[in-house]
Amino acid sequence: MESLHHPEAKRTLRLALRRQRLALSKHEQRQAALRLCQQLKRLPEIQRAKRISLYLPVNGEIDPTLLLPWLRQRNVDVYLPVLRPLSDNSLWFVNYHATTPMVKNRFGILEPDTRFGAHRHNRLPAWALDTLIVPLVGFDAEANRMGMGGGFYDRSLAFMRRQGPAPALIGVAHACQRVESLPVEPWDVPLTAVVSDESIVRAGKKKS
Ligand SMILES: Nc1nc2c(c(=O)[nH]1)N(C=O)[C@@H](CNc1ccc(C(=O)N[C@@H](CCC(=O)O)C(=O)O)cc1)CN2
Ligand SMILES: Nc1ncnc2c1ncn2[C@@H]1O[C@H](COP(=O)(O)OP(=O)(O)OP(=O)(O)O)[C@@H](O)[C@H]1O
Repeated sequence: MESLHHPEAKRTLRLALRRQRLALSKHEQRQAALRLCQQLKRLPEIQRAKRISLYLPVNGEIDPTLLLPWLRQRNVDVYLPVLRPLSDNSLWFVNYHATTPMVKNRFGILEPDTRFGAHRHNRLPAWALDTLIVPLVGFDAEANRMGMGGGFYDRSLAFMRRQGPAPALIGVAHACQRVESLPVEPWDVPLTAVVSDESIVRAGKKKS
């Protein structure tokens, strides 16, 4: 759909999808999160990961943190995205525990506090993870994604275009964030799959 490449059209679609997930009730959010976690636990990319990143949900995002007790039990190291200081607008991933000191970033999202260097040895670039759980604003039947529009994940995953380590990328979203088709931009890094509360969409495979 050529017209969706237009920045204005993209912005409009992003807004509409964000409104849609924000309109879900507390109960619907909870049900969706439970279903999402059931699906995630069945994925080989999640089952075999020893280092995995999640995110703390904001603005109606589907909640992947219900997975935490299960991951702890399996001794998986959990990481959260942190905006890199000095503003190259990419992310690194910092180890996250119950006792990790947290601080709000410039978007008001809580992230592990790296200011005093205490966690410096705990932070990794995306390529050092086995699996990333990636927040989405929209997705389509081919596992194309639309994010918040900051390009943070795309910039942090640009290494995927080259030879070398390639973590699994699992996008997650509410079923209501699925659209017919999304524009693919040159910098978009393809996901392995998108999991919602209702479906699993694998890249390169059309599935309802
Ligand atoms: N939960 C969560 N954490 C995440 C992301 C995410 O999408 N979800 N990110 C994925 O990239 C990174 C942060 N990226 C973001 C990109 C844009 C906006 C944004 O435009 N927010 C505003 C404006 C708020 C402001 O400027 O103060 C908005 O909601 O309108 C927020 C976060 C890292 N952490
Ligand atoms: N690898 C990259 N290098 C430089 N700029 C990039 C890169 N990837 C994305 N960008 C820039 O980021 C901006 C936002 O991209 P886009 O609208 O695709 O965001 P998004 O994928 O929805 O957001 P996010 O990745 O944060 O979830 C674009 O203007 C794009 O030029």
